[in-house]
Amino acid sequence: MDHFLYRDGILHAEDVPLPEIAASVGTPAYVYSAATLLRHYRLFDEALDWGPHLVCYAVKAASNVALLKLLGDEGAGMDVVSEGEYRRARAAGVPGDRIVFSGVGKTPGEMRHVLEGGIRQINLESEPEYRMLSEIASNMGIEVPVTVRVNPDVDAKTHEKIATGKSENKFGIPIAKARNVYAELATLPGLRVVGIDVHIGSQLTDLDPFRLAYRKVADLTETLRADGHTIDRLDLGGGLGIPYERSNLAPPVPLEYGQVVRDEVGHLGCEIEIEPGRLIAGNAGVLLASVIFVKEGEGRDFLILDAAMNDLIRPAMYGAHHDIVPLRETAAGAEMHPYDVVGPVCESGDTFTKARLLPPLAPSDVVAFRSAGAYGAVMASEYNSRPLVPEVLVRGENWSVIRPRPSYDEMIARESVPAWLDG
Ligand SMILES: Cc1ncc(COP(=O)(O)O)c(C=O)c1O
Ligand SMILES: N[C@@H](CCCC[NH3+])C(=O)O
Repeated sequence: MDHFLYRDGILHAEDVPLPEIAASVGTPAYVYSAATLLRHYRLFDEALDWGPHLVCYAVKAASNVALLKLLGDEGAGMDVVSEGEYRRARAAGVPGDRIVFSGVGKTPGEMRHVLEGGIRQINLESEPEYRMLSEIASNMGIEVPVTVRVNPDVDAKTHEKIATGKSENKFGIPIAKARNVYAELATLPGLRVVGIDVHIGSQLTDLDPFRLAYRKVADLTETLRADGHTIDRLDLGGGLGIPYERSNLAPPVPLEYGQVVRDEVGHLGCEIEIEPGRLIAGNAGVLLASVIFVKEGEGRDFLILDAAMNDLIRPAMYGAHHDIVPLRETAAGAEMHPYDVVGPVCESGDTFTKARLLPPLAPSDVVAFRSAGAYGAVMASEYNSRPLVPEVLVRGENWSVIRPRPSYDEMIARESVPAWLDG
C-alpha cells in the first residue's frame, strides 16, 4: 500500500495534488511520501518484534538525508556501503552504533573514517579485507565488532544482475570456508566477532531462497558456537521484493518474511538485523515526467518525455517494468493507446517501455512512474548534460524540495579549464 492515490480525479501524494508539485518544481522530479516510507519501515519492525532486532535501512536504495532523518528518528538503523552513505546517515542524526557497514571493497580510508566516527559492526567479505581492518583497528587501539558475510550459494530466483548469493557472485565468503575464516579471525587483534551476515539478492518474490539461506546460517551458527565463537547477532540482509506491476500477484509481505526468519533462526536467541531497502523506499516514491512530443513512427507512436534513462535507469539496465499513470485519472472505459515511452537521451536504450497502453496523451501532460522510490534518484546521472533530477518530500499537506535541480550554470561551474589549456 502506498499514499499516491487519486482524489477528485487527480493523483495526490498524501494530501498534496501532484500537478501542484509538477508546476512548481518542474519535471522530471522525484516525489516521496513520508507516510509510505515510515509505514514500510514499521511493517518490518513489527514483523520482527518477537525478539531483539534492528531494521537497518539499506541507504543505497534512496539516500536523501531527509529520508534518512525520517527513518532514523523512527529508530531505524542504517546499512551503508561507502563513506558517503555513512556520512549521510550521520548527517541525518543516526548514531554510529545503529550503522552497519557492508560492501566488498571498503578502502582503508573508509575503514578509518567509520572507526573514528563509531560503527555498530562491519560486515567483512574477504580475507584481505579482514586482515587490513585488523591492522587499522589495532593501530588505532580499537576493537571493532565484526561479522563475516557468508555466500550460501543459494539461487535467489531474481534478475541475474541483482542476485548476490551464488558462488559465482563477488559477494561474501563461501560458506564452506567459514569455519577456517572464523578461526583466523579469532586470532586477529582489533576485531571482535559478534555474528554472521548474509544477503542473497534483491527483488526476491519468493520466500524459499530466504528460507534456504537462513537455514544454512542457522547450521553455521551452531557449528561456530561449538567451535567456541560468540555468535549473538545475525544480519540477514535485505532483498524482499515489491509489486512493480499492480496487476501482478503481490510478493510476500514483511510479516510473512518475519515468520520465515523466526522459523529458521528464531531458536538461536540471536539479535536479528535486516537490511531492507527496496521494500521501504520503492513504493514511497514516484518520478514525475512531462510529455514533450508525441511522435508518429513506423507502426508505432513514441511518447517522448522529459525524463530519461539518466533519471530512472532501471528499465534500460534491467528491462524493469514501472507502471506509468497520468496525473489526471483515466475515466473507466476510456480508449487506450499503445505508446513506446522514451526519453530525450541519444541512445535507443533510452526506452522506458514499448507498446504500453495509456490514455491518449498530449504535450505538457504529466505522468508518474510508480514504484520509483528505490534505486531511482540514487542511480541518476547527468548523462547528456541533463542536470540531476530534483527530489521532493511530502508529509500530509506539507511538501518541500529536499534536493533542488541544479541550474545549468551550477552544473557547469563545477568544472574548470586548467590554465595550461587556456593558452
Ligand atoms: C548487502 C546488502 N544489503 C541490503 C541490500 C538491500 O536490498 P533490497 O533493496 O533488495 O532490500 C542490498 C542490495 O541488494 C545489499 O547488497
Ligand atoms: N539497483 C538495483 C538493485 C540493486 C540492489 C543492491 N544490492 C535495482 O534497481 O533493482
